[in-house]
Amino acid sequence: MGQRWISDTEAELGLGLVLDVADRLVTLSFPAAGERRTYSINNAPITRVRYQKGDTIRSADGLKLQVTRVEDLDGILIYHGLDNQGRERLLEEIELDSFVQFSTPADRLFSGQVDSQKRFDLRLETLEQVRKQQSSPTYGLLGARVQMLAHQLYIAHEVGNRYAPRVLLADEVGLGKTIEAGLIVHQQLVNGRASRVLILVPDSLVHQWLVEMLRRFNLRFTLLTEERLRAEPDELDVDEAPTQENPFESAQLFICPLSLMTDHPAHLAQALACDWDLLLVDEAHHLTCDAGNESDAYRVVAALAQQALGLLLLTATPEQLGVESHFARLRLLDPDRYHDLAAFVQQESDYQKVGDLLQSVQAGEAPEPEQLVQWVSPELLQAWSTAESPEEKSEVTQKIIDRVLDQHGTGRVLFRNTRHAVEGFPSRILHAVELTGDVADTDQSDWARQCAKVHWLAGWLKQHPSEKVLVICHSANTALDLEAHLRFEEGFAVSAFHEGLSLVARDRAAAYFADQEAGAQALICSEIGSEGRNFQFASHLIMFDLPDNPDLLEQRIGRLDRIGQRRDVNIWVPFVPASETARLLEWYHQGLNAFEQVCHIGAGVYAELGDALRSALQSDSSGDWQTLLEQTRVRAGELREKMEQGRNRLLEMNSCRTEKADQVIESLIEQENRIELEDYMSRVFDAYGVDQEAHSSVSQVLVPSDHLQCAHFPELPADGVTVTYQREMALSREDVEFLTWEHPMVTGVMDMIRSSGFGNTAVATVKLGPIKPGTLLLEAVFLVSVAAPSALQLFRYLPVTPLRVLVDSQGRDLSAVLPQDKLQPLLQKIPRNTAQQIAKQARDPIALLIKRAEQVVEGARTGLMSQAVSAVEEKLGAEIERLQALSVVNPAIRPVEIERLSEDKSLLKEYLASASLKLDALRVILAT
Ligand SMILES: Nc1ncnc2c1ncn2[C@@H]1O[C@H](COP(=O)(O)OP(=O)(O)OP(=O)(O)O)[C@@H](O)[C@H]1O
Repeated sequence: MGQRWISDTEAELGLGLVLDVADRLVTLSFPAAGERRTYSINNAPITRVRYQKGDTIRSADGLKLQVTRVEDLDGILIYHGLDNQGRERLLEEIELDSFVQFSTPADRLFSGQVDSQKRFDLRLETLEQVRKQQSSPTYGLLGARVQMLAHQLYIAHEVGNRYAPRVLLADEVGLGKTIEAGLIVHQQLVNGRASRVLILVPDSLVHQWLVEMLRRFNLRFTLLTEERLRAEPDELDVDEAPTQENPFESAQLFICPLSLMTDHPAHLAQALACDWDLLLVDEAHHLTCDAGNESDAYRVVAALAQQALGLLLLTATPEQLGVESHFARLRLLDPDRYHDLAAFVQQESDYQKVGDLLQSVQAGEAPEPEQLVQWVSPELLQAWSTAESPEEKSEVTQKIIDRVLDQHGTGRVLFRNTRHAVEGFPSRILHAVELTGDVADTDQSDWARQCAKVHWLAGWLKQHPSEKVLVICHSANTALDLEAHLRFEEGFAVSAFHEGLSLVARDRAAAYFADQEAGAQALICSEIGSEGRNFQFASHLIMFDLPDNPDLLEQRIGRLDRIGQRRDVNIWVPFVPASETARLLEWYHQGLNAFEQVCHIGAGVYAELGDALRSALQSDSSGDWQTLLEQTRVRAGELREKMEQGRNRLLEMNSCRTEKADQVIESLIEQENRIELEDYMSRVFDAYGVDQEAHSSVSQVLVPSDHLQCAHFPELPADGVTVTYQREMALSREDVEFLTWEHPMVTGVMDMIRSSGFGNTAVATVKLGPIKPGTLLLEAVFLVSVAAPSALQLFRYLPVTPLRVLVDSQGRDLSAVLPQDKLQPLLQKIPRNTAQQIAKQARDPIALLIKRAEQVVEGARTGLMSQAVSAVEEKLGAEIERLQALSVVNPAIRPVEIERLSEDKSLLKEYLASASLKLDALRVILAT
């Protein structure tokens, strides 16, 4: 007891003190870290600290001594030495300062902490893997538990790499805007572009978002709702709010219901008092601005959007409620660019011509040079007409299309994928069910008992006992009455889902519906209750009544017609002949074809004919009705044609450029490399004492063993976790962790290895003809270290790059003659205490070899640094030039982006100039 030892695996604990030795166990206290560890004596990963003559040591009281002699008194070391004034002093080891770090390789080696060859190699491999990941063009996109879908990955890659992206994600319902947004956020967080993120969603979606972010992206958001904050001082004065404790300062990533901001100015003030790198607003069509009247939601988001650097707005129906609101939302993204509504409308109509033009280029028709000259250089046009082979032609065609798209206004700001472009979606089938009997007025009490629609619904449930069905009605009251009737009077397993339920109750209802075995057969939703929800496990939708506008109709169908829907979507609409519902059904179906096809033109037609529709629904004249129906058909046809030809195509093309998307997927597949990951992690688990057991052919159970070599293994709960490396398995089993190179367990353990002394020293012997026995060699690995802010993303130009050198005692540089892959198989292990002896006895020659290695590595460092500087010049320079050129013709390029890139470029060069070398690991090799 009283001896000083250090942990081999947790050097950061500082100097340990033996407290107790009993029953083959040893207990150490680590005063610097305030921790205690008990190890089994047989395999304790600890090393005795024994300073040598010449070392400088320090006591806990701050006394510094240069050691002149070491005495061993009954197992306790007494250090004799000289203090600052040259006086002789004594220091017992128990008095040594515990705040001592032995994590540098030389310190560890000389204090006898010699690692195994395996650990040394694992450390080098870790560095290499980090380099590979950081150099991948898709760094940050790999870790999500999602299918690799081209249209999503294209957008994520395009936007996630930008500085402070400000975009409107407007894919059609159910195409995965949440996934796209999650990928962008994940990428921005992983690559250091963002660290503080605020997500605002409708009240009903907060839990779904929270779960989606965790389950799909391993991102732990903090949920702030009114209920949660009620525990905080309630009546905050708006002016005082920022000075009080601000809940938005307590973490980095937040999800809040938008109502928290609209209903509580104090909380808005708190949010405004913080910096945000990214603000994300889901279901952004609620942010309306009509005839200059901004809704509360709009005002709130406008204020936050000014504060936040990046802004992602998500909506499936961007033009719902008219072009003015659409334009106003674009203005949130870029106020400088979108200030003139009339000019915007004019520009939109010009897109039609551009769309036509691109369509003909794509079809291989020779474009008229004068048509394209404003977009494309004469050289490119020339190349188009002289291209001979089909490959050459298609390459030039793609270039022309890319050039035009690059310069197209909204293309950089707005992304909209459609089902038409994405493919693989099921069909939608309308079942219009003619009822006999009367439909009761839902305002009457007890209406459900007398209503023909309810009778039909009950019959449907009876006939389809094994089908899950989503029933949507307009109001929450109707949903509630219906639920009560079906449940209590008819005995069906149904549940209601509406805005009147608390969020937890809504999630519970959704989960009850989703439960395949014992769940509800029907979920009865009100209109807004189901917005954004994922119910694609059901393939039947009953519209108990019809919504009053086409966007709501699309939202309803979108609950089922989503990615992951495997069957055709059946839409049931019960109606009584000659009723208002019958007419509305006719209008949607015959007029707009809004049930069986995604209806892009619905909002447009409704904006023009909505008033006429409302009065025709009331009118007794069938002539009026037929006229309106015909008008609707004609207008729908015109708008459809107009959209088909122009803007739609342009946006579609820009929302997923196939060639680039394919490159992203290729890069991801290469980056994923799951066999290598599995092999690497399996060795890491062995090294740290994590037990691995097969769970299935593609999954394993990981459990911390009794000999776990660290206090906390990242993301490993005490009772273990099941993991898979296979994406398909991860998609079908959400309870299983999906390990990728970007999973926090993997990145966490890599960080742990890199930031600790794990494997940074080794001693081996080698038999090599040309090298005389007794010769000492040193294999040293250096890293270039630059302390730069993470937002600069220095790793893109200078990824973690191990620089390895091999020198011998004659000062020769053998790095190239004996590269690592050649040397490694020749090395022989030696017992640990022999290794410790060698390290101690050869301390002076090793120190000289380290100096020599530092000289030798200088050459490699210079090369690496000039590579990094040219990478900055090339990549950023090219990007700046591209944006500058484009900004002349495309006003959607924000000047701030270009300014920021230029600033980054000079800052990066400054930081690179201050780079220094750090010795990361060393292996001493003795020729025998
Ligand atoms: N790449 C993917 N891999 C696996 N599942 C996906 C993928 N993309 C989307 N999904 C699933 O498809 C459904 C629709 O996705 P999401 O909710 O992101 O769509 P959305 O466009 O936001 O829908 P809405 O317009 O209704 O808000 C969700 O259940 C989502 O989990």
